[in-house]
Amino acid sequence: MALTVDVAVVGLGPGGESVATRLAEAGLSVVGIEARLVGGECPYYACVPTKMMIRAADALTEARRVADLAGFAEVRPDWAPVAKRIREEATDDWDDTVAVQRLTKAGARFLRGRARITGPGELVVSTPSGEERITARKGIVLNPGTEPALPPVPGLADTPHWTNREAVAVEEVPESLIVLGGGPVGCEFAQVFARFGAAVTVVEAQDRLLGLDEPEAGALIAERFAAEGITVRTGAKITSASHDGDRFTLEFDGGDPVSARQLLVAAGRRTDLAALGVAAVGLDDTAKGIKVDKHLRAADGVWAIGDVVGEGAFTHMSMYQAGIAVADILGEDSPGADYRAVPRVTFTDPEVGSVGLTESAAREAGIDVRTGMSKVESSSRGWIHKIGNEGLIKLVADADRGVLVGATSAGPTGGEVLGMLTLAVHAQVPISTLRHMIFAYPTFHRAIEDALKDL
Ligand SMILES: Cc1cc2nc3c(=O)[nH]c(=O)nc-3n(C[C@H](O)[C@H](O)[C@H](O)COP(=O)(O)OP(=O)(O)OC[C@H]3O[C@@H](n4cnc5c(N)ncnc54)[C@H](O)[C@@H]3O)c2cc1C
Ligand SMILES: NC(=O)c1ccc[n+]([C@@H]2O[C@H](COP(=O)([O-])OP(=O)(O)OC[C@H]3O[C@@H](n4cnc5c(N)ncnc54)[C@H](O)[C@@H]3O)[C@@H](O)[C@H]2O)c1
Repeated sequence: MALTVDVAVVGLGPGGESVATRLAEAGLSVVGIEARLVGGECPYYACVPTKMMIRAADALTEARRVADLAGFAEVRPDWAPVAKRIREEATDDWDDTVAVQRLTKAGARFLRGRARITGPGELVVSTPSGEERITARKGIVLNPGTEPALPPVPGLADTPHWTNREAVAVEEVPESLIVLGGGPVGCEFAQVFARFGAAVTVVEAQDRLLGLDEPEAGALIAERFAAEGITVRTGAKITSASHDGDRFTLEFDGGDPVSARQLLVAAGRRTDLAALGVAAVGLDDTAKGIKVDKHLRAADGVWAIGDVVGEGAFTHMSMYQAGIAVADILGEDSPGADYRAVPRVTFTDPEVGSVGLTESAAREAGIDVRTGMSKVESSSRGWIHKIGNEGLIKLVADADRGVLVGATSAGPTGGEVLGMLTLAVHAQVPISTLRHMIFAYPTFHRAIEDALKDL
């Protein structure tokens, strides 16, 4: 079979789905190609189901805090409503019929299959009913996303471990769990399963959790994990992984082995650019990601968006880049991408939100850095909140320009408090202006005023 369209969109993650829909609505002939589920990782295996898990785990913890604040509450965790909600409300039992209908209703064609680029504007798609050749006159948009990466630990590939894809679909919480990787994925899952009763050990190669965030944020999460009974092993050098039919065991270069009933690998992500055939349009298929310009152009007639671009693996980034690529394809004026104020939130409790540069990244960039810090628990609202009030605000300022270039907001609703800091970094609001604004009493975001005073 052969098909000629204006634009072919390969991979329908959040960004790809948006590009295909918007270009079709603009009157272009578009085909969206997806090997798995329309919507990508986020709705079926990542953001949405994990945040439902977190909502449930947080509810348990709030109920446990009643003893410190409001009397007596007995909590008996039950995973069944969580599993049901993920299956029925979040993922439609991992069925994307509604998403496919939404796409085709917008006027796009849909092909289920795996696409490979064979030349400029040329693709081959392996579908269940055979190969389809596609010619895309205007170009190809690549949104292939990422797969869970497997670190090169001897024995690991042969074990029946979980990745995020299995972990969101579990029907029962294991009695014990090793989480390999202490980044956002590992930390979010570790706390959820621990709050539902699993004995959790997080094993992290770096010397701290949440290595891409400020060290103070990683330390805060490590403290909370310790208080909740989660074991954290940082600086871990795993030498082997095994499974004896009942338990998983990790061995280390230094330190005792760790064993548990289940193992979740949350050690980062990878993309297979060779399988995507990017070399056929002159791109490096051995690279970790696809290099693009500020309009998301990767080559003549090729755009790339989402995790594969390497500017932040977030749904909001994929959607942001989708908008820029659409504008470029439609020939609209657009300033292009600006990554100075990328917000990111890890939805642990406390939540860790950050935007822009960390202190060390700002120093590496040669900025004349000043920092300001405050503790959420020392603020009026933190003191009122009492149990569960730990958090911090850290501001990273460019002293020469008198603006914030980065900030961290960790604490209860830390991700929401981040909103105002994102605006400050994005709009380059002068610090003198921030210092003279009025902060409502007693809000969590008033801790920003304390950090500004410290700055
Ligand atoms: C556990 C977890 C939790 C997360 N939580 C959050 C969160 O709270 N907030 C947030 O912003 N981000 C979160 N993320 C990140 C977020 O899921 C991704 O950034 C988001 O899905 C955007 O990815 P994407 O658009 O690059 O593509 P993806 O969502 O990865 O989708 C790409 C699609 O392309 C398809 N594909 C790939 N190659 C081909 C091919 N050759 N042919 C056809 N189809 C192909 C794949 O099947 C896939 O469906 C989380 C990630 C994980 C793993
Ligand atoms: N709330 C959110 O926005 C959210 C939530 C989850 C994930 N995400 C995105 O998904 C992406 C993937 O997250 P992730 O946590 O899987 O990846 P990550 O790369 O951020 O963290 C993986 C961690 O695993 C560790 N690791 C790797 N190999 C190891 C080994 N052999 N032994 C011990 N530790 C090892 C790394 O040192 C790292 O700390 C992130 O880039 C993030 O942006 C976003």
